[in-house]
Amino acid sequence: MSSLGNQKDSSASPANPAAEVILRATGLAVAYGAVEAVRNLDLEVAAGEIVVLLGANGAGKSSMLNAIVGLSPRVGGSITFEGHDITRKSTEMIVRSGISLVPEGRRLFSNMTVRENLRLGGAALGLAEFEREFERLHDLFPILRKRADSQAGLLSGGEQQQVAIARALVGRPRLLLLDEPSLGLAPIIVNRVFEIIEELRRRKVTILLVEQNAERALKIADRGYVMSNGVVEAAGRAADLQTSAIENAYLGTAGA
Ligand SMILES: Nc1ncnc2c1ncn2[C@@H]1O[C@H](COP(=O)(O)OP(=O)(O)OP(=O)(O)O)[C@@H](O)[C@H]1O
Repeated sequence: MSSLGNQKDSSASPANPAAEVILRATGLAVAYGAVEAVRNLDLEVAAGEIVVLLGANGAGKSSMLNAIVGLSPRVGGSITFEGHDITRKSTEMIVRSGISLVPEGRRLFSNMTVRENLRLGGAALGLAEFEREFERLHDLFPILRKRADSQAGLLSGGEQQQVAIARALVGRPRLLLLDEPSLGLAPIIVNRVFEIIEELRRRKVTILLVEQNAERALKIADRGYVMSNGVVEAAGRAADLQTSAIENAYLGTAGA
């Protein structure tokens, strides 16, 4: 474990100590049968922060994000959101409580239109309220105006990613979970995705981001956690996270 590896260090606490911790995972464990994907994981996200979860393929990052919204099997530990225990709540209840996930690979309904996809994200809203929220997202995602009635499956990868993020935002979540939003996109489109994340930060959306592009992600994040083989190997402020700790985790040599 690196010198930054003790996640109970002050370095792993929210960058602004005055900010309220809204998400707290304690000793979280996720397993698929005999496969332990996440072990004894402690993680905090404070209001207004961007926190990034880094690590190689298979480190357990998606399992962690999915566990927060009840989509992967939590076998130990607890998760609280805004002080409420959500460990055993259904995904529907968790989403209604204010957490939205943009899953890896977008998962849009490709035969449905862009507007219909967003309507699903805002299913809890009345129609008039949905229309207001849909409009409100147009300045950040002009594609919504231009392609509202197009089939989502006909859009480019970058456009689909924007629709997926907009779908997660339409219900005005207080915590947004983003799973590898830049995956498979051309570099210029990746830039646009990171610009959107920066704009969301200015709008005070709290974000927990899983990203392969560590260098890029650490530039916009306040803090980071580096996972390897289901555990946190290093944690701290983004500016302090040592490249060596990250490189080790990606090469699978962390803790060696
Ligand atoms: N549905 C599943 N059934 C069985 N094992 C799974 C399942 N999903 C993930 N795993 C296993 O759990 C471990 C962690 O996978 P996870 O997808 O969470 O990692 P990751 O860090 O998000 O990697 P990637 O970047 O490839 O998505 C891996 O060993 C993976 O094979």
